[in-house]
Amino acid sequence: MDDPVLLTGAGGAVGAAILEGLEDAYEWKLMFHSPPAEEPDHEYLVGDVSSEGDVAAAMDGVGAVIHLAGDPRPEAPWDSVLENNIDGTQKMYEAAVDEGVETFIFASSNHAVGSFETDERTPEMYRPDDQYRLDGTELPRPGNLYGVSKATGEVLGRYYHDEYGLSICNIRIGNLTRGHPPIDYERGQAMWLSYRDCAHIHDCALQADYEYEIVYGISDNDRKYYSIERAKEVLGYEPRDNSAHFDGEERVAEPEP
Ligand SMILES: NC(=O)C1=CN([C@@H]2O[C@H](COP(=O)(O)OP(=O)(O)OC[C@H]3O[C@@H](n4cnc5c(N)ncnc54)[C@H](O)[C@@H]3O)[C@@H](O)[C@H]2O)C=CC1
Ligand SMILES: O=C1O[C@H](COP(=O)(O)O)[C@@H](O)[C@H](O)[C@H]1O
Repeated sequence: MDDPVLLTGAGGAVGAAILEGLEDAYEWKLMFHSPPAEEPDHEYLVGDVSSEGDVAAAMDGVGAVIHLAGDPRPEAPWDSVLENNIDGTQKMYEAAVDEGVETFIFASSNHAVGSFETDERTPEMYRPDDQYRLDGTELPRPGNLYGVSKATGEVLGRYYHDEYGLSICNIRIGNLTRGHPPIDYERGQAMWLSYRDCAHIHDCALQADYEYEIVYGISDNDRKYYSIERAKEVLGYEPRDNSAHFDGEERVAEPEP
């Protein structure tokens, strides 16, 4: 990837994981919602993804996009997800087409499929011996309006791929937590995504060849109910972490080399 990579939502948690892991791997163009506390080492701008002008300025000169900006709250109200997540993502896609961007990576979410976690399946589906798996071929089944906005982002990508030929990877991110998996939270341990695996899967999505993909972004957790086979096969994803290797905050086992 010779052209700069635009990273929206650069000031957030996922943005931090990506930049910590891939700081020197790409020429970054960062988009913040409000001025960063410290001067970044990369080109950056401050703007809102629901503003056409801000988005056009952000997209200028980039060859690929990692689009993270949005309201990440599972309980976010409709007005907010409509503006920040749905309208913002559509504006990002429109500007990407105008700029001739080749690769667009969209931060989708486990909440796009949250309603597969029925009373009948839980909590068993969060446990290592349970064989239930979602693999990305299932239809979305959101359990909240935030999840609806993420499913809509995936469908917007389908349209912009089919009409305009962008390579699009939707990463249904699980639960990103720094240092160790969530504690006393089986669901969160099943969908844990470590910081280094988060950076790695985004690196893979920037490097791989694909058309339109939906993959799950989780570490290689024993408890998983999301398959990571598609991410491995299409992106070359090789996660290094596993929530089963932790006892609370302590790492008690290393992954196989
Ligand atoms: N952290 C996680 O475990 C997961 C995150 N995601 C998705 O990943 C993305 C990033 O999430 P986090 O980093 O955790 O959230 P965050 O809240 O830490 O970062 C989001 C960033 O987007 C910015 N932003 C919000 N609305 C904006 C707008 N209208 N224009 C420009 N910037 C705007 C915020 O200022 C913030 O810096 C979100 O789209 C979220 O839905 C999905 C699944 C799990
Ligand atoms: O999409 C998201 O998912 C994670 C995990 O969901 P949770 O309901 O188990 O907390 C969430 O932490 C994050 O804020 C959200 O954007």
